[in-house]
Amino acid sequence: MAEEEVINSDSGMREACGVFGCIATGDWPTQLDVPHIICLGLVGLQHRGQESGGIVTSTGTKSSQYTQKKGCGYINSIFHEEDLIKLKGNLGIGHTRYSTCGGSDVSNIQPFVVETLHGPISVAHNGELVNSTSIKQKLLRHGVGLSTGSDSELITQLLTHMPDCGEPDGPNWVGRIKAMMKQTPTSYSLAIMYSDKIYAVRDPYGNRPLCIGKLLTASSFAGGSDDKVEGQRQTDDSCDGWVVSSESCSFGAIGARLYREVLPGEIVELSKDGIKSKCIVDRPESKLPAFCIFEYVYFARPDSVLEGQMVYDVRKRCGHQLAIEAPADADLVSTVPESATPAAIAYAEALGVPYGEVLCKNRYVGRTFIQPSMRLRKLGVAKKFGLLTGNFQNKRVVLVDDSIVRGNTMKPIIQMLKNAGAKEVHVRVASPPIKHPCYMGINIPTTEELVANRVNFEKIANHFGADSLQYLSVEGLLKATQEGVKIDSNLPVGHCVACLTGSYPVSLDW
Ligand SMILES: O=P(O)(O)OC[C@H]1O[C@H](OP(=O)(O)OP(=O)(O)O)[C@H](O)[C@@H]1O
Ligand SMILES: NC(=O)CC[C@H](N)C(=O)O
Repeated sequence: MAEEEVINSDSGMREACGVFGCIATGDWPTQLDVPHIICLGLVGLQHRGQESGGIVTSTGTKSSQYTQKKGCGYINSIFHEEDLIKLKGNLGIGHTRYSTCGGSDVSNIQPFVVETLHGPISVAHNGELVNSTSIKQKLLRHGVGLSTGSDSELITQLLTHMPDCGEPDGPNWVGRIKAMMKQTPTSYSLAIMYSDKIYAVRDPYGNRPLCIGKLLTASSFAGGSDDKVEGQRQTDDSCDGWVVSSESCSFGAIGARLYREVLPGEIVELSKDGIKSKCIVDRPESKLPAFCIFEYVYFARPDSVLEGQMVYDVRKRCGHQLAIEAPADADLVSTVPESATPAAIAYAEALGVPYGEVLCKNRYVGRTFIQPSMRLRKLGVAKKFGLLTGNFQNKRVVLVDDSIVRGNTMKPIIQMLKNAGAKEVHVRVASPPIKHPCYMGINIPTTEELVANRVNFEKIANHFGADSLQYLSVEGLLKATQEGVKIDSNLPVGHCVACLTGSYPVSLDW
């Protein structure tokens, strides 16, 4: 591939979307500022999607119209004070998007809202349906008209169908959600709003994260009790409401505490009276969960808790394991900020080599950046990183990155460091080579575009201009991830490593 084409392409991975929902407890109309909470929750999930966002709220009566606002860009640029005032409601859901299925059009912005036999529903989706083509055909054959290119619309439309068991006693939303889940195995974490309830749903493989938080009253988050009560419907006075979020990192800013993660296949109902686990849809026998390993490597924020463990801790263990598998003789260990930083710190600690920063990241450049002209495209990395030259001149540097996808980032960084006086640059990657596309919610490009497939493996260090380059093994990554998992010991543990091994959790039959 020509140099120009490589630099021109986008930076490889796109983040998964973020979904968020909030429902007030106590008397309605609530005093709780539901739209502000959702907005702040989405800002906390901004690292998962920087393309567009939306919020839909409701007063929670069957006949009530939903109020919504959607737009392109970052959450803070879409929602202003006057929008949030108009969004007043007792419950609502929100979304921040990075497209994986369907273009970056305004029509694909979530949450979706459709009218059903029982009134409007709204859906926010993180993930990507592995069988979206066949679901789309099925819906079209049934005469369902589609107005977007998004797989999230397919989920929304599937939910408008009455389940086979019928609805003799009125709307059967759990039946409808279960019927939808039977038709598509993965990948989805959803917030679904209907009437006075929100349903938090995770696909049976648990491919994308989803968790529930408890909104604490002002007196209890000022140091009150963390009265964790498991069980069926659950109410208590120390709680202003409930939230559902892709990641727990969004909870601190809204005075919420992580209550628990939604289990793979689980449907949890959030209402003004509390939360209730409605059912768990099983995977086919013998199949393990397939939680995306790249949530740990790159996507999730380090202060989020996934499978009972802090993402930061997993990244540190990856760095430690990397030091065991691929030590290097050097004067300084450093990071390609930001996702790689915990791994770099642990790598340095394990080898007893000083850790220091060599790159200063411009915090106003997003995780992926769009270059509007050839000149700026070529300056892509320079636009993102400044050099802390005094820290590395005449030194042998180990540069730790969390992942290499197309290799756009690494090559110019090494060049910059060497031009500025680094004696040697050794690259260590805290994940294995990415060799296979992802069809489950991460926009990892085609096989041919991945640098691990384009360049002869023996010569990859040379390709980047590095003095050496080594990756963490798949076994090492799984060990570092799984040894800290803290979930119910009766539940199986399993991670999707399809982008590393080509072994997908479900057969790809399209
Ligand atoms: O091989 P490539 O195709 O260049 O992609 C890999 C790079 O992209 C990511 O950084 P990003 O700036 O997106 O996020 P971060 O700030 O969280 O590290 C990742 O951490 C790697 O540095
Ligand atoms: N990254 C995501 O989770 C995107 C959700 C959905 N597939 C979309 O493209 O809108």
